[in-house]
Amino acid sequence: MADILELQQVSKTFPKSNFKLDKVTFSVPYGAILGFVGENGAGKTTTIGCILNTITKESGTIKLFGKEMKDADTGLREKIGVVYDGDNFPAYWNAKQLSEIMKGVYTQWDQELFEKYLKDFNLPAKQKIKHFSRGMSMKLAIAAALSHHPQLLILDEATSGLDPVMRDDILDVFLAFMQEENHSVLLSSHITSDLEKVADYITFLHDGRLIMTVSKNELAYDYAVMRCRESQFQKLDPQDILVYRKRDLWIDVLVSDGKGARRKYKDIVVDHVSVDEIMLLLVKGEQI
Ligand SMILES: Nc1ncnc2c1ncn2[C@@H]1O[C@H](COP(=O)(O)OP(=O)(O)OP(=O)(O)O)[C@@H](O)[C@H]1O
Repeated sequence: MADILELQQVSKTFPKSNFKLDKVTFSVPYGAILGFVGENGAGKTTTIGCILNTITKESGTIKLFGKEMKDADTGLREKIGVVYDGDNFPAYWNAKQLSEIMKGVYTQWDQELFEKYLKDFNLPAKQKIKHFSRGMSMKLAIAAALSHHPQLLILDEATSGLDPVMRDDILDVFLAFMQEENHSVLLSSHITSDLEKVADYITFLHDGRLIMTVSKNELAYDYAVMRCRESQFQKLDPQDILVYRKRDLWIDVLVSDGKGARRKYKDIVVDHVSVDEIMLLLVKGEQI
């Protein structure tokens, strides 16, 4: 089966901006959560805009459910639930009014399910959204996105600014969504601990370019960071070094085969590496 979402060589520039989204290629398989990380301004929101066709890409192809999406493809849009960071709906609406609008937009809108989410999330139906806390607004957006029975959820910073308890609740909702066969999630986030909890793959974007995609298993068992002294660093096989970063007396070296590195370099400490540390090494490190 083809992937649920597939980007091939997607590029985009903006007038009066030096930024370039540069031939971004990655895919989200059916049944997987893909975490999308990158520094501020790396191009995550731009990529999501290109996927949803709210931003016109310059080149490349994007396939959703095996098809390129055109403006008139409402059928495809119904299969996608979207949650943005920040204001998803007009502030003067309440949840009840929102559901009235959604009923008209989505043929698959499930009022019963929406009301269940309102109850589960403890959201008042008649309070104006402008009086909601940030957590309540995000939960409402997630409830609305899930209530038209999408197959693919696209979330741009949907858990940012939420406390750990609220984030955990929301991650549980995503995991429940994943219980259904062939559901997938694209989750852009700066909160890498959330991604480490739920993502099957993590895609790293840096300065408009896709650096790499790693699976959860590769992250746990393969990628690692060697803590070298200068003299040890000088003796490393350059082929083993993905990137390195000098820090005072130490040099951190990212490797893709931690077990191999432990065998090969017995006098060097080889640590597990977190998503945050990979990001730092990719953004601030150097290549041989
Ligand atoms: N409409 C636009 N016109 C000009 N430049 C834009 C426009 N939209 C985005 N950009 C630029 O594109 C770059 C990438 O922005 P984008 O919002 O995609 O990054 P991001 O990875 O989502 O960042 P963050 O994590 O801070 O949300 C930035 O330099 C931004 O200024």
